[in-house]
Amino acid sequence: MTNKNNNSILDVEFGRQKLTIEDVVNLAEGRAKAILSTDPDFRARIQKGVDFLDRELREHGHIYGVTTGYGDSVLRRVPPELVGELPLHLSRFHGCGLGDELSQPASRAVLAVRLASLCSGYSGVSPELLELLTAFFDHDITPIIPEEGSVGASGDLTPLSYIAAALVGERDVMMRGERLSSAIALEKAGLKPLTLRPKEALAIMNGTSVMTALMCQAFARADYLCKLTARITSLATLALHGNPAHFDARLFAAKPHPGQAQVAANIARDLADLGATYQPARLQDRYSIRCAPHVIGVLADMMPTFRTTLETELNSANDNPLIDIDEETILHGGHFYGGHVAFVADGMKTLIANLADLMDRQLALLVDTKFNHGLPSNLSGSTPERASINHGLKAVQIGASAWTAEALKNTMPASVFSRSTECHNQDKVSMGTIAARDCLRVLQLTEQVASALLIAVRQAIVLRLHQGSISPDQLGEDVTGFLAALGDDIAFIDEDRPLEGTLRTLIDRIQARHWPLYVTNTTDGTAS
Ligand SMILES: N[C@@H](Cc1ccc(O)cc1)C(=O)O
Repeated sequence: MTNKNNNSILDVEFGRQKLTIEDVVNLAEGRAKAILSTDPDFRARIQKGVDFLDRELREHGHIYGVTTGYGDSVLRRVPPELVGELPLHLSRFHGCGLGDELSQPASRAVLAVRLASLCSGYSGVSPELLELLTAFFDHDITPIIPEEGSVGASGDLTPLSYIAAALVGERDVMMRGERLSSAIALEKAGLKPLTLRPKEALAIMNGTSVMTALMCQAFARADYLCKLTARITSLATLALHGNPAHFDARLFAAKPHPGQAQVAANIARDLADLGATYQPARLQDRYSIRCAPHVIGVLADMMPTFRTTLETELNSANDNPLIDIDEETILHGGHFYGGHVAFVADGMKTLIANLADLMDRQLALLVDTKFNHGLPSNLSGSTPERASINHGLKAVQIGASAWTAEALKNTMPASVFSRSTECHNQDKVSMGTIAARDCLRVLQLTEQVASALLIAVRQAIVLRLHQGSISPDQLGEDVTGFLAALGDDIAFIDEDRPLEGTLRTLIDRIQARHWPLYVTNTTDGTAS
């Protein structure tokens, strides 16, 4: 649904079409502008929800979360003179988030995902609320949201309460890089704080938008890491004098998982220039090379399913109760339950950690003279006279093992750790937000492992070129271009030096999806 506007910034129009993961990521990263649809049908639908709720309240006077307490307090009746104060109480008593604060891009992603859900027209919120949320994007206002305290059913109540608070001018926000009280930020932007109507705090908070937003960001990182691990495997194969026949299309036609076959095809293309006279060191390479498509391919094959599930959640009404304006009824259910997102997060983190493990094994082969077929110990590029004091990538490899171990440890599924809570009203919950946070942590650790590998494979191939055991014309155009780009950030290691700065630069590059990788998307088969 993203369109280019005149300034070639992307427009994401809420209320007209379905959002994609890319829309959320573009908004999060400041590459897109949020627009609230002016389509009269959409506006009429939203207004109808508000009018219906008002009428219900006037005529029947009894609506869950409007004239009752919340959750297990449903049996408590709220008298008419206190109904107006109830929403503010909901946002305030949930102001108990702890832990690190979400980054500004993550907070923007949460805003986008909640806005998408509210625009589905089932929440009974006012057009003014949707307009103020949209205006947050225009004025670069992001609520400060602590990331801990959600059980992921009843949605992300506590973290989302920080959006409700920001809309009414309470708690803190970031505005153009400055931390301000929300009241001051709104004033500076010329915006009026919202007075929450009945049900509006519940509508903002009662949903899966934090976990879904985090998983949209995770999806983009996983997609890139999937391709990067394939490219790293190609370079490791070249460096180890591996056998390109392991990636033969005929093999993969015989076990035709499409994502796996695409990964193999990409690696095969990277190795296509080795030439007919090339002699691999072994007939069959160790599994971290030979089975790389089978490891990376599981992620590649699952990504389309992850996308479908996340985009369904993203475009859903994940609130309670839902206002059905066509039938003029109130539907009571449990759509704030984040089970689908929880499972995507738990599944994705396992597959990503497997990439860390694969790369860690490749690095172990590269640095070890027992396995690397003629490369120097720890890939040090020192002269023979100075080899006794040079240790090359020894510590980087130890670091990669530590990051891998931590990534693997974080694969414990969160979705099976349901706790009965809230006086046993929320007696089965998804833990989706914890799963999503784990997934992001595993991604971070795996990106760290990938950055170590990038140093190693580049160093190893430069050493091979120096040795003359591989020639530039055997590398092919894409690989040569990629190695040249790496050379901008990674200097050849002849004498030992601290590599933290290089590792950090490479992690930034990975997270910015800096290098174009493969024309065909390995994860959904579409051109990227
Ligand atoms: N999610 C609950 C509402 C709720 C809101 C806040 C709470 O603290 C607890 C429960 C429901 O829709 O049934």
